[in-house]
Amino acid sequence: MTIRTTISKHKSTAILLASIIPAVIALARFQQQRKVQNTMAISIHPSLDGGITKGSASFAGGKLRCHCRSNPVEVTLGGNVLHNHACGCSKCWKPDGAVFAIIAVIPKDQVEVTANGSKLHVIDENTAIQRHACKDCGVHLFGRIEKDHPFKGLDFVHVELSSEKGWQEPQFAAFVSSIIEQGYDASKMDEVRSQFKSLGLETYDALSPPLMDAIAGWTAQKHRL
Ligand SMILES: N[C@@H](CCC(=O)N[C@@H](CS)C(=O)NCC(=O)O)C(=O)O
Ligand SMILES: [Zn+2]
Ligand SMILES: [Zn+2]
Repeated sequence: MTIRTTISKHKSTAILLASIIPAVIALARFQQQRKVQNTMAISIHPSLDGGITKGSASFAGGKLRCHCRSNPVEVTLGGNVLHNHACGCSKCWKPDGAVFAIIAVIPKDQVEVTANGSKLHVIDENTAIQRHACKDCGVHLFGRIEKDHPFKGLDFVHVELSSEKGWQEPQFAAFVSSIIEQGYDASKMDEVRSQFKSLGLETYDALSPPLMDAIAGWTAQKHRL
């Protein structure tokens, strides 16, 4: 190999590096920027912040447990849940730091308290949904409707209290504007709604249209009696 060909080889390597290095730097900057944008995203709820995990159609139910380290309250659900959704209302239980609750329904005959039920109490007797919470850790194990109501017969549960996988994934976001009543900055509502949209979830300021229709249909029928 002559000195000339060696120099020319080094030259072409230098030219190649000179063209690649700016591209590598640009890619690193882009990734860093994306990371910053991601960390700036609003934390809606721990089970939604990393994206949605789809449930399984064949899932047959499982156990919910409160947050107590010893003697947790245990509730066994005999099937998968329905209408799982994010709820921004002030009444539904949320884990620490979450802006929304994740709540679903299941027929009450598929709900059984299987351990430490003596730790449960109803947090507010005046609401339609009687929320049964653990006296020690405050977690809501199930909500039950005792009065005449369109959803009587369905219990309200939080599947994040289960370690099993396969529960129906959240389908929509309800009572979104209600987070403002709890002190959420109203100027950030567009961001909150866009974040749900980016997860593929519609947002509503009450329940979803099919559930609102079911409530209205029930009311219409009641008035006809
Ligand atoms: N803006 C109110 C809305 C409360 C509300 O109506 N929550 C809905 C969704 S969970 C409901 O059906 N509540 C009945 C109940 O709590 O018994 C709040 O945030 O407190
Ligand atoms: Zn507890
Ligand atoms: Zn709620």
